[in-house]
Amino acid sequence: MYSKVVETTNFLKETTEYRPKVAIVLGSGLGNLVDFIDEKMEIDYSDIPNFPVSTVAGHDGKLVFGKIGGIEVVAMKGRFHFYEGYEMKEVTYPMYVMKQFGIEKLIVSNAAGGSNKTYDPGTLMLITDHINAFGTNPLIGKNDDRFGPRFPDMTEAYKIYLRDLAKEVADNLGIAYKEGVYLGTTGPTYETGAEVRAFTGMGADAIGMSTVPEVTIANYLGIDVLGISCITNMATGIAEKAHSHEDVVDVAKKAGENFCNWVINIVKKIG
Ligand SMILES: O=P(O)(O)O[C@@H]1C[C@H](O)[C@@H](CO)O1
Ligand code: HPA
Repeated sequence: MYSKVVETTNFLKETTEYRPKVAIVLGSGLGNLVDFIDEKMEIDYSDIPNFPVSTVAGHDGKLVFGKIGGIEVVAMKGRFHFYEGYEMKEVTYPMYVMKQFGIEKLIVSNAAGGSNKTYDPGTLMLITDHINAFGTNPLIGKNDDRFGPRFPDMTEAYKIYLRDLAKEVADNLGIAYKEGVYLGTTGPTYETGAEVRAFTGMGADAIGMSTVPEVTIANYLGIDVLGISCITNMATGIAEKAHSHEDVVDVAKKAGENFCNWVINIVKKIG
């Protein structure tokens, strides 16, 4: 895999002059953030050697290079999910490339169901920690020491200094947010009511189908992570109606204004 990562990274280095240190992964319905990226240079995933392609509505499948407030960034408009049938190594492949490319900080976002009853749809949640309920781990298999250690530490999976900075930015802008634990499952089914009750008992505030694999690998590679969930619906059993991905994307788009404002100003501070 190492040589593939090098090949993909070399392709990107030859294709763009941008050398960002900050990457952003945009969750379902949150892709509009790219409208705030200046001097954009976009590359379709299908044109990038060894890159998987996005198959989910609300995930365009483009790497978008450019600047936010003069700070160079690269955004993934579209991510890969385990339920799409990708291997964990494919789901997390972009993280390996990001690291090789020179990324030091990752802002990861997602749409998620709120299992904490005090979070309404539209709430932005700063992720304090996560629970891996995928039943597997993206690092299973032989370890390549060139990437990271066999037994990575996850004590501060979501960096406290980045969370503090995000809180300061939100407070200055008057953006409301909650803090909580994200639990990632494979999907693609939304959870049953019994699962939501079990996950809530385990400590989940929000439940989704992504993020955990990417953040696990980012930590393994030594990339500092900040995570933001957009609560698009109340989780099963709390919600008053059945879920649909169209509603998820719709609510995420509506929360997009606050999300974009927040992330843009975080980038300006960390860049
Ligand atoms: O990519 P994210 O985690 O934002 O997408 C969520 C989880 C599923 O892919 C989908 C369900 O509606 O939205
Ligand atoms: O309720 C949900 N569960 C899992 N993933 C989700 N993504 C958006 N909403 C949800």
